[in-house]
Amino acid sequence: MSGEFGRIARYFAPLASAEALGLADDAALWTPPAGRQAVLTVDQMIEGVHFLPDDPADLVARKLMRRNLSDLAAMGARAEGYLLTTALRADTPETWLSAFAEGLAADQARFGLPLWGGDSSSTPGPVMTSITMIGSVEPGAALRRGGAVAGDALYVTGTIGDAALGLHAARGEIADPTGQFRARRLLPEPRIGLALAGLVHAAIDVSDGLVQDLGHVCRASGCGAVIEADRVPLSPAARAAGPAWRETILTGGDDYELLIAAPAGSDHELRQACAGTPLTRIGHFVAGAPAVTAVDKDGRPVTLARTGWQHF
Ligand SMILES: Nc1ncnc2c1ncn2[C@@H]1O[C@H](COP(=O)(O)OP(=O)(O)OP(=O)(O)O)[C@@H](O)[C@H]1O
Ligand SMILES: Cc1ncc(C[n+]2csc(CCOP(=O)(O)O)c2C)c(N)n1
Ligand SMILES: [Mg+2]
Ligand SMILES: [Mg+2]
Ligand SMILES: [Mg+2]
Repeated sequence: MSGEFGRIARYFAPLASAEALGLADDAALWTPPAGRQAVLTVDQMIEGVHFLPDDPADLVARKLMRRNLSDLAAMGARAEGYLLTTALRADTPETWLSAFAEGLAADQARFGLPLWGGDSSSTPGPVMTSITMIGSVEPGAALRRGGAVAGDALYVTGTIGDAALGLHAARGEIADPTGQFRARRLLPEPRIGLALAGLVHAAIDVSDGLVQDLGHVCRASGCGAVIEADRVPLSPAARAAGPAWRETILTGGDDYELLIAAPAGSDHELRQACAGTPLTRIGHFVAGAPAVTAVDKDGRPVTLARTGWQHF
């Protein structure tokens, strides 16, 4: 069978679990794990906006999957399954779809979650795809953006800036001799599975830019934050890029690291909870207006012309 339903049967049915009813009914049937609260999130990948036309399709799929996993990680939730939409052009080669499905299969195996359903459509314009991810959490254990208080320490996982530098590398604006920037742009590493419940006051994942996403935590929490810019963890390649790229690093986004507000004095416990995941203290929360300020190592303000990514 070819056409829309042939593509569903060939590429998506092998990814589906029993909840998907063979991808042959009107909706999926899922029984939530007893006593757990459902956590729902959705993100899109649009050609020209979230990925470049020549990006490998398997990595487009995996980045889409991981952007959703990152939002579940930011909520302290475990992924259970996902719904997928695709809008392809009539001239999108079948090899694009087969590679896309291979990427989904690879990350389904890596993260242990099934496809539950979706929708296939066409577009006269850029390729568009989205995932709605369903997760679960112990009731009351979800991490929220709104719990930071003045005096809390501010932490970030991993390193910041490589993916944004990867976009500039793709445009030929910065060298990428090790391929580190390209790799981080194409394939983020969601910080799933950290045992943060009961330990941290607030969390968010960094998708739009460190400064902007920290601003969301500040507004939700009703306090300010200070970033010690020189403490922000950088890969060796990003460090080598030099100070001219500092604003891009702090505001470029696509990092999919976690920003965490934790009580001062919980450092040891927090590091134990994050065993194996790099964690750096980069600042603290302060009383007052929900403003984010960045300072250098002498305490002088670092001025930034923007805070992060916004769609027009
Ligand atoms: N079109 C929309 N309809 C309903 N709610 C929306 C819409 N767009 C965003 N939201 C809601 O607004 C909030 C912020 O969304 P946003 O997409 O910025 O978060 P995010 O997924 O963490 O970030 P990113 O999209 O950069 O990964 C979320 O609670 C989200 O559910
Ligand atoms: C081709 C191309 N141009 C720009 C970017 C950067 N970018 C696009 S959307 C976004 C924020 C998160 O998205 P959203 O808020 O829509 O979930 C970022 C950092 C990219 N990845 N690819
Ligand atoms: Mg998101
Ligand atoms: Mg979003
Ligand atoms: Mg998020």
